[in-house]
Amino acid sequence: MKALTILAESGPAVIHYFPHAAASGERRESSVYTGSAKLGVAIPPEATMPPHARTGGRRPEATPPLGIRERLGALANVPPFIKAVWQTSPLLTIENLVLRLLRALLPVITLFVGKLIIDEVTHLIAGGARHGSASEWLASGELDRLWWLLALEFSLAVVADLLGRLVSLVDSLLSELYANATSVQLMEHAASLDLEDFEDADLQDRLDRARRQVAGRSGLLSQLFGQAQDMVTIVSFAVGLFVYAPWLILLLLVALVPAFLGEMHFNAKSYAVSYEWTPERRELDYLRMVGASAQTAKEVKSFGLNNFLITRYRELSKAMYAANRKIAVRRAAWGGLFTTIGTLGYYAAYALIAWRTARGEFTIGDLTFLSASFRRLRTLLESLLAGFSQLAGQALYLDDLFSFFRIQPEIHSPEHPRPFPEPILEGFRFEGVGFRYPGAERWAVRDLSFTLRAGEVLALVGENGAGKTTIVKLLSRLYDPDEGRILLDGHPLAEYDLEALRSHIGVIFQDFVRYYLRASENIAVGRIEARDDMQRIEDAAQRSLADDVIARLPKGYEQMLGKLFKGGVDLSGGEWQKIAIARAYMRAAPLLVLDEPTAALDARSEYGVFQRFKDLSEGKTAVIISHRFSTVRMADRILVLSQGRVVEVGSHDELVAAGGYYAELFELQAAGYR
Ligand SMILES: Nc1ncnc2c1ncn2[C@@H]1O[C@H](COP(=O)(O)OP(=O)(O)OP(=O)(O)O)[C@@H](O)[C@H]1O
Repeated sequence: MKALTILAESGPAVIHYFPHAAASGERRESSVYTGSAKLGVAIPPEATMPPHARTGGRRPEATPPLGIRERLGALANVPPFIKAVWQTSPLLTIENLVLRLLRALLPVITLFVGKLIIDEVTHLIAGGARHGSASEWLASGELDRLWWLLALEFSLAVVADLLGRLVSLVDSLLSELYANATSVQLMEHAASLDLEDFEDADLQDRLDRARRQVAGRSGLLSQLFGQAQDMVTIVSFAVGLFVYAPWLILLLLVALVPAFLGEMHFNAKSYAVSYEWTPERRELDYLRMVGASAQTAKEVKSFGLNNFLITRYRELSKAMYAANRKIAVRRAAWGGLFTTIGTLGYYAAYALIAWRTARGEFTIGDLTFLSASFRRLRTLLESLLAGFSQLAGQALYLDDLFSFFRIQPEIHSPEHPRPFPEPILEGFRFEGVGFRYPGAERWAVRDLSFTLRAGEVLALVGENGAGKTTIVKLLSRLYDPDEGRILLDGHPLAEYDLEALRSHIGVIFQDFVRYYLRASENIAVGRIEARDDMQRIEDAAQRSLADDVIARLPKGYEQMLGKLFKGGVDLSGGEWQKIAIARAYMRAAPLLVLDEPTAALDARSEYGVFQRFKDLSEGKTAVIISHRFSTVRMADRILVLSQGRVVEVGSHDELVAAGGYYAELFELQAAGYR
């Protein structure tokens, strides 16, 4: 029984919320996450954009839209979905629909031919014609019609099989193309968002659901098209049934409606739990990643963290399992009841048809046609209704994807940007700049007023958390200040084109990325457009002292770095750092920023790197962040920060002579070496 199958499917499906399962399967989301949903919160999709603490209302809210109207409302996502599928490949979409239409009409035709065959056989029996042998009978021509009908049914069966295979083929091709196109779109959109967005937990949850939607969507596509196909088949059966016995249709609906409502209800619950448990699911992902990945293995082993991680995973997953199990059991119980009602409806109809056949109102062929039509209709309608409610569930997930696409970055270029000054004449001026990270109470920097003069090397010094990196992020407009302004050559940074600004700044952050790419590509990321310019890459490597590191690699510049891919070679912390510094030279920007670039370098390398940096940044503006005074003292000027504010400015000698905060820090470090 189909209903039973569908409902029983929800049993094993409860495990699908685990990310590894969800990533690969079809129709996952609709039957995942069953559990203790906090139901009854009805929020239309457009209302899922509550005011955000800082940004005035662009953030989607973390409350699931659960009312029936919202669930049906989520179906509004289906047309844009179809449009997107169409845009992926109009040809495959048309092929899919045409093949499905043909496939949809075959069942009723086949069944009708079956009825004709039975009627013909009964007719032959009733005619009483008996011939001695099969050949005589064949020759008599009495069996001609029967043969033709059998041949027709055989052809229909062959065509149905072939069409079924073609439909699956086109489905899988289209799904893959669509999943690829949407993944690209997801990456493109994620790239356009503000850094702030990635630090927001709600946004990360949404991104997580959107990513899952991309993985699970292929199921949605065949489901949606399959629904359309089923619908056509249903209409064709219903017409046949209606012609013979309209009252059967009524009986059918009575048997089906409860099952449909039940499915709708439980699908919504599943979605609610899936929605609510997104943070925990991400935590599970994270725990599994930390507990079983090459990057963390070293530390996890030496700290003996395995048990801690496993216990935490177990507890969390157990809680989710319990929530899922509860709903799955209820779903199965109610599903059992609804299926029984459906079966009852079927046998009532069967009895009626049999009775009328016995009275001579229907032929035996009619009896088989009607009872089979009724049974097929019931199965199809059940799957259609269940599918429809699953579709509504899927559409809710689709909402995550589309609403993720609706998030707009706040930091963007002006409509008519000012040309970037080449060369920079005055420099960058901070005027009373204050900034608080989203959701943070404390100001990361405040009342900052200073100038980064064109052509100077400025060092930023201060204890951990003093605000040094934040200044760099503000300079490259990864964030905009909450107070005050930053001017470049007298004009606010926001008046310049964002791309132009960032391409004129070369920042190497302390937590730079170790790309699992080739050595040459690891340097080329500094100016990715020039990745084929080997001369430029080699020059950059030579300047940052990375050339020695690369020379020792078995495949030189072609060497894959990191251990993620076969044949990859890992580097030491300092070696990675030299590669990262080469990116700054590769970038060749008028403003270079090195955020603690030498922390992992040995003393000789550090000296070498900085001598070169000083020479090579001649005529360029540079910012160096470092805790090592041997590095800092090479700067033209030093900005000393404490708790987000500038406390001193001057050259090394001036600051030491002043005997203030800098002199104190310097003395502390110097004492450490004595
Ligand atoms: N993404 C963030 N979200 C919230 N707060 C942050 C974030 N990044 C930094 N902060 C906070 O802002 C303040 C300044 O941080 P910043 O990274 O600028 O310090 P720093 O001087 O570079 O420190 P360090 O020497 O440790 O690198 C700190 O209090 C820090 O906790």
